[in-house]
Amino acid sequence: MLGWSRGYKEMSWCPEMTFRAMISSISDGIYITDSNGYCIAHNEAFLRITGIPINVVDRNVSTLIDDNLISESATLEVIRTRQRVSIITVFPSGCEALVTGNPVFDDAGNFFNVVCEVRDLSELNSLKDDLKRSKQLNKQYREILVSYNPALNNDEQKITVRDPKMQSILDELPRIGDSDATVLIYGESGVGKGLIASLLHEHSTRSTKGKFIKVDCSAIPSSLIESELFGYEGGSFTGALREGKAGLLDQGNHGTVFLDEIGELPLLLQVKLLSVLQDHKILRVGGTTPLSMDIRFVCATNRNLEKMVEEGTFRKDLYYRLNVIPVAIPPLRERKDDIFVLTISFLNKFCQKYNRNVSFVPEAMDCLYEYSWPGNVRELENIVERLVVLGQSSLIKKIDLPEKIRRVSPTMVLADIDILHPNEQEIIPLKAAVAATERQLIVQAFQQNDHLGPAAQALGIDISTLLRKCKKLGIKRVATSTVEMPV
Ligand SMILES: Nc1ncnc2c1ncn2[C@@H]1O[C@H](COP(=O)(O)OP(=O)(O)OP(=O)(O)O)[C@@H](O)[C@H]1O
Repeated sequence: MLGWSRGYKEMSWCPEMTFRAMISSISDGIYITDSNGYCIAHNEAFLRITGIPINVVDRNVSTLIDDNLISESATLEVIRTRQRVSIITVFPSGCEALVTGNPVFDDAGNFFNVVCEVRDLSELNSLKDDLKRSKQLNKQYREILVSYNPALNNDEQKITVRDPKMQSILDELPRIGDSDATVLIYGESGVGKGLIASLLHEHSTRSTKGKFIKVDCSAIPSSLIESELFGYEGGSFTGALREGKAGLLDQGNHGTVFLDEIGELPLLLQVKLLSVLQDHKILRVGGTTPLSMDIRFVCATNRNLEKMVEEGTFRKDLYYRLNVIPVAIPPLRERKDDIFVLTISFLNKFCQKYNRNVSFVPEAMDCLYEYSWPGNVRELENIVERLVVLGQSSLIKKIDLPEKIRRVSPTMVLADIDILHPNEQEIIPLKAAVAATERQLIVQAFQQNDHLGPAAQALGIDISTLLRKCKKLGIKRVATSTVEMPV
């Protein structure tokens, strides 16, 4: 709605319709007064930006200050100084705006109007923030690329790391590889336990004498695991081959046997494995003569073996035998520095594989960085492969990412925490809890108060503190009656 004073409508120097169309098409707010500060016209943008809920046409600008609708006036300053004046102010809408008041003089040099332009700074500020963040990210990515060792990313070296904890594990590999001591690798599913185990083999002299054999203890039915591991003599059970069969441990002779998910090994087999570790001999199912074996065992688990020992589901003596060199691989969410280099490395791998040429825009990379990766490196690898295969254009944007990754932003993480109904077992980090509580209270204050002033008052803080907190918590724009959340 455009506001007009009757006197202004009748001016003959400019056709009213043209003038109306002109000022209503401007996206900045326009507010015009006479030389005494009485409003003679304004456009729609002025009402939208300021959020002033009353009719201001024919009202003197000083009454807006009296009614606490504005805190300061560029118009009054122009009237006082007869000069162009700029101020930055916050309106009841919550918009921070740059207001520039311009004095208008007639041909004889008489001062007769003030024309104010009101420019919403929130969009500008958010663009500035985005630009700053992009620059920071670019800098960060450039630093990572500079310090990134491409030697770790070629065909022979299948592992990509940047995180110092992972780097120190890699540094240890040659030394651990040299010894024959049993290694127990801990870590969540998909962190790279199998990969580290295979690298250990490659770093040892065993790689020249024997094979790397991977056994997934959780994937073999318990009725078959003994014959699969130890092999069997001919005719030792129904369905057995007449000539017998060598077991997986035979295949690993002089090499490395990687027992994945060792926590799933049945208790009976734990006893047999312990005797192999102690005597370096195996006895096939149905056999009577133990066979000497030269095997290096590397085991892995994502379970808490110590707890299993306490509960009696894992043998204590075997646990100590296995846990000679423990290696703990942190989950990806605890080594965020690796996310960028892994993404680039997987991107290169899958671009080559599918003959594509795609890259991530920084905003999409940012989302990958913020996501918590419950499936760890395997999940990241699968997602990058899917994006490369299904991507329609050469740029992977935020919108192309799976919903669960797209919707995670630092502010959403805070917003997701249900402070009022916390899980009994869950301890929420104090900083996140404070932020989430602040967020809830601010949203509530806006739901109950249409304007910034009363909302700030209800919260017992001043308007500038409220605006600062809105910005920090990602409560992007405060309209007169609603709070817009970040999307
Ligand atoms: N640092 C890394 N660099 C490159 N690829 C990695 C890295 N870590 C893991 N991967 C890849 O991620 C996938 C999962 O790794 P891996 O199978 O070793 O995990 P895991 O911890 O053994 O999982 P699970 O416990 O489920 O068996 C593999 O394709 C592996 O090559």
